Amino acid sequence: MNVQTPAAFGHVATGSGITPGYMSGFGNGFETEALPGALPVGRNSPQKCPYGLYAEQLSGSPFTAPRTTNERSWLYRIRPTVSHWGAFKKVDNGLWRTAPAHEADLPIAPLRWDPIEIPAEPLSFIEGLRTMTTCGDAGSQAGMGAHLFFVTRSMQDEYFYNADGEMLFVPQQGELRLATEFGIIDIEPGEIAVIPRGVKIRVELLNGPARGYLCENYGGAFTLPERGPIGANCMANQRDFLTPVAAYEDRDAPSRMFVKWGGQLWACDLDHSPLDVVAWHGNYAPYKYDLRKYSPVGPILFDHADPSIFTVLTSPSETPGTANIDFVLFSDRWLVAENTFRPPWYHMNVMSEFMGLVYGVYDAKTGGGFAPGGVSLHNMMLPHGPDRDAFERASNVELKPHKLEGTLAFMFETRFPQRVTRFAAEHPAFQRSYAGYGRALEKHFDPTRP
Ligand SMILES: O=C(O)Cc1cc(O)ccc1O
Ligand SMILES: [Fe+2]
Repeated sequence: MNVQTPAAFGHVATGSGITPGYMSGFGNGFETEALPGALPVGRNSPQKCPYGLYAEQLSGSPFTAPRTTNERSWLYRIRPTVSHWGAFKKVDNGLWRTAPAHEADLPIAPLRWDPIEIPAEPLSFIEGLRTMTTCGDAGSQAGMGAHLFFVTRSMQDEYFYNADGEMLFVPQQGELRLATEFGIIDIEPGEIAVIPRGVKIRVELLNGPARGYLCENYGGAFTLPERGPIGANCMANQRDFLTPVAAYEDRDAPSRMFVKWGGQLWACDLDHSPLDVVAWHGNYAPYKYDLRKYSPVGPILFDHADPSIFTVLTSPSETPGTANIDFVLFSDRWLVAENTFRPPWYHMNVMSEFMGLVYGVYDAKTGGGFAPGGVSLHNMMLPHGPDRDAFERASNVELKPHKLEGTLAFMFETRFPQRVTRFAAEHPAFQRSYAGYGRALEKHFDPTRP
């Protein structure tokens, strides 16, 4: 395969392969070329593009979106995407579900799953995807799918793009290479990557097998939350987001192109790699982010703030402050609040909370049962909070400054109630007894002791 990655343009070829190069910033107007002079100067559509390339625009927002949300890129490619197009045939969706998907009862209960073992059989990213919950309606561009992915083999001469949503990868085990039209992204546990709607990828296993969480966002593209009075710094900083430099493949070989479109997987044959973008510019592009670079802000005297202070990325809806999805992080931080019950409070929420754990222990669930690779679902207006162990500890512990260390939990919080899939409802990893964890909480009330 002819992968063009000259060191001068951001990639370093090593003995064992390629070290990806990245550009820093969030939502920038980037420009990058894998061959000198491949980017047209001063215009998007010259009569003839350098090197005989085709110019193609990829629009992530309506043409007329306000400037702050207007997203598009210009790709200079060996063949335009329309030439990848053949007769598409329906492909079995496997265990990938798209909202609306009403295939199991929606229990009125807190739900939780043990980590699901990585299957031994060869599974590409597409074959190994298992949907846990869906909400909203992909056709209305609202809501999300929350999935687990299991990758035990690299895609080979197989490519994929998702027309139904952008994809937020949260790896939990193993390392992946996301070879994209825009360049190469490598991710490991502790990092995330976002592949915008319509961007072609090939998912490879760098160090496997791999397992992780995937949020398929049908709604507004993920962006940084407002910081309000927090000011210009802390939380997720723009400079820590990394977008790949251009890297292209000039490869003619029998290949397959998969597309998820309208909740259905489709595939067609093609005779070359569609990752053939030699240069590109614009602000619609994939990116990665190291969650360990997140600078949490929290209460430094007393009380426990709303988890929205830990928002990494938000997918806005048409209603200000009501997210289609918030991606929220619970990572290493100091707890210093005085005379305070420090873990999450008991609560009921109009939003719906899908949680995962990359590593460590989550401070609301110290009694076991929420393990790395596991999932919990606290749906709209259903009560939840610390388990008995976490409550008793946090109520009695001496309140010295205490550092939560070696922990990385996250939440996909959405305005829509989430429906579980049949796969999730019937899987042996489903914890039937979790729904009753609240009953173990003791009565401490004593009217004689204020
Ligand atoms: O329920 C959860 O564990 C997530 C969560 C954490 C927190 O600190 C406050 C509210 C909340 O929903
Ligand atoms: Fe919660």
